[in-house]
Amino acid sequence: MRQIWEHGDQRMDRTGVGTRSIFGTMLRFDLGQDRVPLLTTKRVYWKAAAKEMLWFLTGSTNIRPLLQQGVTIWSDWPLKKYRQASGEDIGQEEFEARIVADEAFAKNWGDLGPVYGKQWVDWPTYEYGPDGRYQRGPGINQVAQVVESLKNSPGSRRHIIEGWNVAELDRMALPPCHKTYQFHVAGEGEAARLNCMLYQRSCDVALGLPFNLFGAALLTRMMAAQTNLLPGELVWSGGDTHLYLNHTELVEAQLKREPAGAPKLVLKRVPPTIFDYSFDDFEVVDYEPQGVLRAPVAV
Ligand SMILES: Nc1nc(=O)c2c([nH]1)NC[C@@H]1CN(c3ccc(C(=O)N[C@@H](CCC(=O)O)C(=O)O)cc3)CN21
Ligand SMILES: O=c1ccn([C@H]2C[C@H](O)[C@@H](COP(=O)(O)O)O2)c(=O)[nH]1
Repeated sequence: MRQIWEHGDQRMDRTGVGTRSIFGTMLRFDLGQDRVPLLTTKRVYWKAAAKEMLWFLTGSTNIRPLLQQGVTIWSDWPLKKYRQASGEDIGQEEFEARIVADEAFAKNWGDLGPVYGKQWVDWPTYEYGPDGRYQRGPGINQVAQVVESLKNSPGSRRHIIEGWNVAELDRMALPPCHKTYQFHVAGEGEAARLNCMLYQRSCDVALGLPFNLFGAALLTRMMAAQTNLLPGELVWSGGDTHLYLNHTELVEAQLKREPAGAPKLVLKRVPPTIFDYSFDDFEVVDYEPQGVLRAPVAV
């Protein structure tokens, strides 16, 4: 954060807010002994990040299941679209309440397009006929495939979950930020460990990164549990790694704080597949962060 704030390149960005940005960054975290990269210099709503990760795994791209669990981090985009289309000056809470109450309304207005969940578990395929015409084929479940490849060929260099479906970017509310997850098995037998590298093309360090790190750690832990591997290292790499100019207060407050403590993430159960986890399977212990710091989301 300090590096970006003091040395970043200041520029205007898509949202009109403006950022300071650096390019090509890396963070490494040891996930052994239940360690988890959860910021202690502000309270992070890890529960929302966990619910978001489980939502990706269901393949859903509608904000309704998130809102039913009180998670509002994806509301801004559908809300903006609805306001523009309807001309109605509806407030965020009222919009969210309508999505929850009215299934048909949610179907029309709560969908984000083929974002993460869709690409992860149902990447579209096409089957070509002899006449050159094509029709939809069965979707590809990348997550299930990586679980299988980790079990069957741990040494493979192809354990990848990819969100960047070039052909569908224009239908997504937001093209994926945490776009590529690659897994790697190190060591052998009882001591074999699962490493994960996440490449994030664009990163809102104040709001997005704390969620993305926790989410990636959680995904790695679920993957490791499902493949009988010990949690290894999480390597996070960032493309455009930025701070929004209207996050000044948060940044300055956070830079004055000292990190302290060692939170742990406990997975309480190993369900039959990676798609059978529920929120109650996760517990964070020894988390005593400093106070909440709020900042506006750039839409
Ligand atoms: N500009 C921007 N930054 C992001 O981090 C981001 C996007 N856009 N668009 C898509 C998703 C949504 N994500 C978000 C959106 C909002 C918060 C947020 O407001 N967090 C607050 C409160 C969280 C809560 O109340 O649950 C925080 O203090 O962390 C976090 C991540 C991450 N992504
Ligand atoms: O998981 C996420 C999702 C989004 N972000 C941030 C990164 C950028 O600030 C915006 C996306 O804008 P683009 O113009 O598409 O890059 O959202 C994040 O950090 N983490």
